Amino acid sequence: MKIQSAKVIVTCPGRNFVTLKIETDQGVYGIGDATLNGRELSVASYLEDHVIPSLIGMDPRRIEDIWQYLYRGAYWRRGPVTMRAIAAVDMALWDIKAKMAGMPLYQLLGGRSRDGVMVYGHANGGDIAETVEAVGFYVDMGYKAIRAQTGVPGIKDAYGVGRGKLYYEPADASLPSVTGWDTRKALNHVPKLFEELRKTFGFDYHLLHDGHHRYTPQEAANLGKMLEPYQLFWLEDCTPAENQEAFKLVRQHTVTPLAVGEIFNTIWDCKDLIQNQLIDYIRATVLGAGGLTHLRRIADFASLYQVRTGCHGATDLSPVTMGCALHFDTWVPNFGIQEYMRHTAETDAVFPHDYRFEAGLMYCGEAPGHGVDIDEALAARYPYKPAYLPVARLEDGTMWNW
Ligand SMILES: O=C(O)[C@@H](O)[C@H](O)[C@H](O)CO
Ligand SMILES: [Mg+2]
Repeated sequence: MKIQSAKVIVTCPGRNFVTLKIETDQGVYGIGDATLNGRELSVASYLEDHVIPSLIGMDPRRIEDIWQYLYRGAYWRRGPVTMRAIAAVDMALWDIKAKMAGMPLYQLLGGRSRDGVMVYGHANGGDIAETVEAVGFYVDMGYKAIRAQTGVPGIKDAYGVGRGKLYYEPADASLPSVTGWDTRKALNHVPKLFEELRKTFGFDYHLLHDGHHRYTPQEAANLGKMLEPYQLFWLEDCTPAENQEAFKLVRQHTVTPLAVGEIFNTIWDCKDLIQNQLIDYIRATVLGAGGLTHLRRIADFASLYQVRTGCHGATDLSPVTMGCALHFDTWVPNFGIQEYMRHTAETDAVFPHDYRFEAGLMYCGEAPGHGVDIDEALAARYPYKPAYLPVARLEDGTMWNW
């Protein structure tokens, strides 16, 4: 069996998505996600110019060997562009193997550990009242876990707090927009949101919060401590994690559970955090961290230290990643939670899939493979548009951590 051809499809049915399709000489094909928000075309080039030529003629069943070939063979290890390109190939190869076996992907990974996987949605608001309303909206839809973010008085256009929107709408722009930030104002305000949410909805729902890497370790420790009465499921990215040791300070001061890892590429980014038990949830995902082959290694390592998974699932990952993540979550023994931001109807149409949401849980399908395809004719109707995540600047113009 041989890889006969492979191609990259770039489409923008709401957000930009980069998709890899690998075709074999036996008519079976596999699909992988290669999207890197704001740097999409660099991964497309990495695949088209450097990876695809080396894949032609290889045996697609040798998933592990191809992973090692792309990772070690490049000489330049790690990094978001390289690891997303590898992830795309890996997803497509697992898709091919599962289709050939006539099995849904989770069966190949080791079979079912649970019926459905708990997901959390994003409730955003310009102020506390709006966020409370948005949380209510998710409660009504049946969610058991909700991430809550609110605008902060005095901070201009804080990130990710657009008025109770179900879908994230990126600005269509050739340059990133500028948002504001002020740590003191945020620290004074965020605990009030959770006080209000617990008063309104009680303690039967899981509440989560994302700090978007914006606090120093000392400030993050302070926030975690102030949030303790509200019993969060987790506080995410409370401080930048390039220096994994920084989490020791946070950990010493608060029992609020900590989650990190949506921007991690490999096990090396989370090794110290996991083995020193400085976090409770690892957010590495199939796309970000080199595919199922590598994510499985991270999860197994994490299980030794009681760290659970919490895969990234924002809408800048395509439904292909969501499909793979749901098969992974269905199998992985140390599952914690799965993020689920809803894609637009246009995106769902471009990527036909068999996963579904019901009563706060998601279910992967039983079709052979990972269950997500791409409608190439429809994809061609939505050409790439430059779009970026915003940057954050302080009132005096200083660039802030993102
Ligand atoms: O936890 C989240 O879903 C966010 O941090 C997003 O991943 C980020 O805005 C990039 O899309
Ligand atoms: Mg996040």
